[in-house]
Amino acid sequence: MIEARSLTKRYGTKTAVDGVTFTVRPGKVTGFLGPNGAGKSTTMRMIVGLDRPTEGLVTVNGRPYAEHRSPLLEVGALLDAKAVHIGRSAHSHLRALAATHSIPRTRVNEVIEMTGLASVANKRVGGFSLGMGQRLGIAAALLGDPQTLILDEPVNGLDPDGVLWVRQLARGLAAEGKTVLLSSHLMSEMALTADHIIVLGRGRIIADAPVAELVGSTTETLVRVRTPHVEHLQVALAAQGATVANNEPFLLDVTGTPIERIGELAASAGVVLHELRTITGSLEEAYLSLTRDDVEYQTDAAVGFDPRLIASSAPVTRTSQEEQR
Ligand SMILES: Nc1ncnc2c1ncn2[C@@H]1O[C@H](COP(=O)(O)OP(=O)(O)OP(=O)(O)O)[C@@H](O)[C@H]1O
Repeated sequence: MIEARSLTKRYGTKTAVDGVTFTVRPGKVTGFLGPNGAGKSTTMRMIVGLDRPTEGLVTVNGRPYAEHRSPLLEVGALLDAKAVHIGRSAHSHLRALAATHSIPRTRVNEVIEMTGLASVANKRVGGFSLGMGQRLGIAAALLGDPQTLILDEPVNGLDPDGVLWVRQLARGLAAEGKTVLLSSHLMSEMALTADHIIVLGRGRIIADAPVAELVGSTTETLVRVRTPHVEHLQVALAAQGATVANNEPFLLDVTGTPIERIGELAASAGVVLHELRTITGSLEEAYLSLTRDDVEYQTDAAVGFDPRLIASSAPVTRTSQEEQR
């Protein structure tokens, strides 16, 4: 469990983290989101004692990190995968870390196997690809089999197999009852991995909720109807007070009427349906809507556009996001 209370970090006149209070609970994957510069890394660094809070307090498993006698057994962190002696092999890097906590050699071999590094374990870390470096960072975080894991951008540089592996790893650790805090800018991946989301914007918490709640409260849910009798159904729906958009031939997007009612209306009006389904918003839409006013480093191209356009760099259709649902 991670508990932050009024946690604040100022660098000179810059307030990187501004009085945040949150709890990261065991048995769940908690996604830590926010635009560039929002304060995620600074918060994570304070959790593991690499930065000292200007004000406030953060504890891991009930104590500040520095007060744990064997911190690697309490919390494993991947913060900067490049922070490794490049002349060492993966194996010797992990052995050296293990030695500081009397972690047995068998555990070193175990995490090397778990992270898929067995074939390169004796190679110099300096020659590692970005993805291999990430795997080594994750191996180091897992070494002490800690109750709490903090992974900053763990899928950065990983191939699709690696991304899937991190997802399964994070879910598996949470299923074992561990506390998992994970940051990523990949919203579709976060939607598949996290149970709970904390969003930071300009150093403050702008959302702290289960994924479904966050998406449900921030985005619109609509019912998509495909029918060869668009006009007929549109009239029937309008008579019920539904809001109906007809953006494509044979297709209606309906809000304000439950899906069951639409099916019943179609049946009683003798309207044939080729499709009837609920479309819920995505985590990406929810995130972009929440952080719209908190993006510090925005490109000119992004100003004034629909966030969905910025996210996909493509014309605004819901189709690409729907496919992920
Ligand atoms: N050592 C430092 N000295 C001065 N300012 C810093 C320092 N570290 C971070 N900052 C500033 O604090 C703010 C928060 O940075 P931080 O790296 O925590 O953001 P982040 O949410 O992790 O961003 P990103 O998604 O880009 O990694 C930024 O404005 C950053 O420039």
